[in-house]
Amino acid sequence: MRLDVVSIFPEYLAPLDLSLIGKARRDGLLDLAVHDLRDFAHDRHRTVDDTPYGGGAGMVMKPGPWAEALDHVVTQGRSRDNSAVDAVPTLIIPGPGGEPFTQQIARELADEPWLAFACGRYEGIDERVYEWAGERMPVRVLSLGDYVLNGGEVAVLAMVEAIARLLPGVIGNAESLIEESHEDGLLEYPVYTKPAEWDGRAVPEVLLGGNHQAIAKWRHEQRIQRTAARRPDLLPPAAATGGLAELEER
Ligand SMILES: CN1CCC[C@H](Cn2ccc3ccc(-c4n[nH]c(N)c4C#N)cc32)C1
Repeated sequence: MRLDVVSIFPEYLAPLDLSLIGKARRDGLLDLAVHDLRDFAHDRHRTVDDTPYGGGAGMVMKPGPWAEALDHVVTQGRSRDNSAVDAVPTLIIPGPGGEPFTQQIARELADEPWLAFACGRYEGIDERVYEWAGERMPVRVLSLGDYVLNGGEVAVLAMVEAIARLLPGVIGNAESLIEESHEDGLLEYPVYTKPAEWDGRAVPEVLLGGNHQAIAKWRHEQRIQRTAARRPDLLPPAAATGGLAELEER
């Protein structure tokens, strides 16, 4: 998968050099390029923002640098590995007003060959950039959650990790992707490791016995109970109002 990220804070994306994502890049599973938006602002101060038409607090990101930067991403990307002459990325623009980013969307985006991310700052990006980009490539405006950040970089870090970990070979043990929260509608089960007793607290006996069928049953029950307690909204209506028995039979 090819990934391009445009930001005025490219160093914010440095964590993508670390851990499993960094290894995936070194293994050639991910081809990531980070671009500084200010490289596409040509005045002496490399200005990327200006005051909002209609007044109001804060500054808005100018359309010109964004159009130049995204044009560069597409043009350079096509030459990066002899892509089709008309190849374009799916452009993800994080924003608090976007469609909620979910595991389902992460799975959809993990099937895309090329993603580009536009990290806004200030009060956001001039609306005409969304229109301009939408005429050239698929655009999705996605939100990390119902709270306000100062820019898109943190959202991109989270989205890239959620997407990249689904790619074959990125997570060493693909089994880790099964039964995890949000993968099949239930939260993950509790996990334990040595010592068997710590701080006067014992590991549940069933996990020490080696009866794999009993362990699987216990873990499934724990997932249902944990989901009912913390995220009843994820359960089918009947189960969310107490009817857990039917779910536990599954
Ligand atoms: C007061 N203003 C309101 C509009 C947004 C301004 C800050 N900002 C500028 C660009 C930008 C990109 C994403 C997010 C963001 N916030 N919360 C989320 N879940 C996001 C996501 N994805 C926030 C952003 C602050």
